[in-house]
Amino acid sequence: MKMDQLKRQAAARALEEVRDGMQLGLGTGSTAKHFVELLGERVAAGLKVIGVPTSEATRLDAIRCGVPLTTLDEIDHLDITIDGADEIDPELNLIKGGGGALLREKIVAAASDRMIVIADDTKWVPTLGKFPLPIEVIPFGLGATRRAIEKAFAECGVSGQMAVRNAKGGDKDGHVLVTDGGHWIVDAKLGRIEDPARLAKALSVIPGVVEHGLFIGLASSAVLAGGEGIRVIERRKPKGDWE
Ligand SMILES: O=C(CO)[C@H](O)[C@H](O)COP(=O)(O)O
Repeated sequence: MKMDQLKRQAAARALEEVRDGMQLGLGTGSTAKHFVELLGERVAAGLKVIGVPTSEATRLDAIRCGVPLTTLDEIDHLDITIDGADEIDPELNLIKGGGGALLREKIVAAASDRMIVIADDTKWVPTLGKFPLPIEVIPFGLGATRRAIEKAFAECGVSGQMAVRNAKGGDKDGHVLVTDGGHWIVDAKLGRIEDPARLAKALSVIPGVVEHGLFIGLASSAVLAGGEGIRVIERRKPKGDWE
């Protein structure tokens, strides 16, 4: 089965969790886009929900699909966020940010009672780190921020090359990618992250780091679609418990 069909299957399974009246976080990426499209079909059939998009791209998709939108300033919580991931480990720790939306994705996931991660099963890994870790940074003082990141890596027993991400496609091709928040992204090729919670904490205290793509203790469940069917994996520890 084609990868894109698997992504759509995972999205369809997550949609079964959505009830009338829910306030939803809408993720970013090709898998989340399937979810928004399927949700739009249900809205057209009468389902009453409201969504908070995690990127400008998702905002435009939701408008195209007829999904009503709001903001985190207008509502006080979200019931479920449904989003993709670049890697998922057995503790349901994630690497996210391949699509450059990690900052809004993390704000929205943290404001949600539950986060359901949807993915094809190639995203399931025993240990995070093969996918380069996205770190959203302020362009000012980038040299100092990079040195601080390297120090944090060394303290956490990881190392690897870092590169500022370029935009792909269109007239921005080859230029530095600017995120929805006006920042840049540094991708770090670490290979293996033995202690993602420790690394997450070490990165979070660096002044020039706005956010990083390690999502620790945020995902409640993962819906993985593969050739053998769909697997739903529930997180064992309560949300926010990441010691
Ligand atoms: O974190 C993300 C965007 O910032 C995406 O969820 C992640 O990159 C997965 O994308 P896709 O569903 O296209 O594989």
